[in-house]
Amino acid sequence: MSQRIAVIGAGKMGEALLSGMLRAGKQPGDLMATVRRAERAKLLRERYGIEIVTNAEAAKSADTLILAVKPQDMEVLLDELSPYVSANQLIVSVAAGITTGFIERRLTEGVPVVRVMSNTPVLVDEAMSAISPGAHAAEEHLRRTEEIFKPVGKTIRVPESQQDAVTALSGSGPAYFYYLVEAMTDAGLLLGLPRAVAHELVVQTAIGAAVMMRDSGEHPVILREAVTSPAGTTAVAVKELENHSVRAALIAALEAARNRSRELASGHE
Ligand SMILES: NC(=O)C1=CN([C@@H]2O[C@H](COP(=O)(O)OP(=O)(O)OC[C@H]3O[C@@H](n4cnc5c(N)ncnc54)[C@H](O)[C@@H]3O)[C@@H](O)[C@H]2O)C=CC1
Ligand SMILES: O=C(O)[C@@H]1CCC=N1
Repeated sequence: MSQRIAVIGAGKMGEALLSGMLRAGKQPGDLMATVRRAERAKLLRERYGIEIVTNAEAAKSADTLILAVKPQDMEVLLDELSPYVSANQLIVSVAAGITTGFIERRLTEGVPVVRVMSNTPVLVDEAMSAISPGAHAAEEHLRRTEEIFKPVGKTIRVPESQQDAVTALSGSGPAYFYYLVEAMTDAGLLLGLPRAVAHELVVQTAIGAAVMMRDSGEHPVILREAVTSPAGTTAVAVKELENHSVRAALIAALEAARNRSRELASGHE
């Protein structure tokens, strides 16, 4: 019998993981999910053919529980799960800020817990997922976690002390790129381009730049230099970005996100 995996709190992130596991070859019978609302249960059942169960049922029968509720809902959820969870199950948490220690303290002694920070490109198999073991997680548990996340993108192992920085960088990261696309599209409009044209230009440029960064292995400075002609258009544009402290703004934004991730944890201790 193959390992059964339950997604506890199948919202945006949980659903993305369910669909990724199905695309990667898991059978609907290997998966189950829990949700709060009946309409959501119906939708997930119809869309994926998986069983929607209660949290207690999932905790009793699944080998791996993926906790995908908001950090603020984690404490109540763990109280609900703890009577049923045993040390031969694996708990994988994708919640921002919540430490493995926080989870371990609320469950039976010895339960292996793995913390993962992934991101929404899980939906297109291009996620970046950073994985950290808790006190009782062994190599086998990290491998089982990687089996879930590798088919939907890249995985990396990091010490848990780095997870707040990871959350700021790659967890929230897609939002910064979307923000940039939004701002560039608006700028295109200001320059007189129709919105649809500006949008298409910006999105394809983002894809082209991203693929070049991934496939060439070149440092971004080298790639930027190749675009920047002497006394040309790019040089004056980058000068304006520097004048407006865009680099400093990014550092401040990431520091704020890292600090918020820390707060999400401490708010629960
Ligand atoms: N959205 C994102 O880009 C990322 C989110 N995360 C983390 O993933 C987690 C989920 O985030 P989203 O999917 O965006 O939130 P969401 O609100 O879409 O999903 C959470 C789901 O959990 C359900 N839920 C809450 N308490 C429950 C309970 N006791 N039993 C069963 N279901 C319950 C809610 O009804 C909701 O459907 C968060 O902890 C977040 O920090 C991590 C990386 C990226
Ligand atoms: O904004 C958040 O708190 C979550 C965690 C990383 C991305 N989204």
